[in-house]
Amino acid sequence: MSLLTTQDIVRTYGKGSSQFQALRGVSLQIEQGESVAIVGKSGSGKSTLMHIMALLDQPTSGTITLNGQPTQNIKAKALNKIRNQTFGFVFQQFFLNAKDSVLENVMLPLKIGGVTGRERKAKALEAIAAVGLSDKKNNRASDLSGGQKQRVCIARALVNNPQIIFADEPTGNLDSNTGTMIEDILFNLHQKHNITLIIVTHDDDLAAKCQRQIQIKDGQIVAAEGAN
Ligand SMILES: Nc1ncnc2c1ncn2[C@@H]1O[C@H](COP(=O)(O)OP(=O)(O)OP(=O)(O)O)[C@@H](O)[C@H]1O
Repeated sequence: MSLLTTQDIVRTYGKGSSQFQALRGVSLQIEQGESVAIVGKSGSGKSTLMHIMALLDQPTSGTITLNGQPTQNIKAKALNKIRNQTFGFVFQQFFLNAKDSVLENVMLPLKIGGVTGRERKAKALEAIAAVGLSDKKNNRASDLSGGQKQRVCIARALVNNPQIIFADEPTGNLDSNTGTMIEDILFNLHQKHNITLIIVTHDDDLAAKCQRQIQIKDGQIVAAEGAN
């Protein structure tokens, strides 16, 4: 059983004459523990596909199956829970709560998941240590460098022990040395914890580090290369 399967995904934006098909029948399978890059030109549909795979957006037609379970009829509340427990997210723009501390930011998914105070703190501290930021745990998120902010995001993505980390241009806002450090952290976690990595990127070097590359052009898969 594949971890995540998409079958004939179509995503249409807009209505009438302004209608646009961003995805035009995308079928793919992701196995547990894989690292997969989604690549393609700007506007090809990469982010749209990632959002649909991560159950953040619904396709116009087609199905997504997660751990063998079809997802289209799952109610919003249950879907939130599944997303929170199964996925971690790392975005180019970080999306941290600037005024909150590193610890508070990393604890947030646990708070949403209903984990109690003491366990929340212990798990968050463990995730913060895993990205090498223990000495900054009480800093405000706004007072960190770009690389440190992205490490907080990775800790937040990691804290619920996810099956999949979705990363959308995770190094896009970072200089190349810092970007390489972030990539190393992501791939170490992938190897050590068997976390599936799905990375949307323009960066050929980052894509090449993934076991498989799925190339999207005009909303369709044009090439899938690599181990599978
Ligand atoms: N909310 C929306 N409404 C209308 N069109 C949209 C919307 N979101 C995306 N699109 C269009 O869908 C297409 C695919 O967008 P998407 O963001 O998935 O591309 P992408 O490959 O991730 O691009 P980039 O690399 O620039 O981020 C683009 O032509 C975009 O303009």
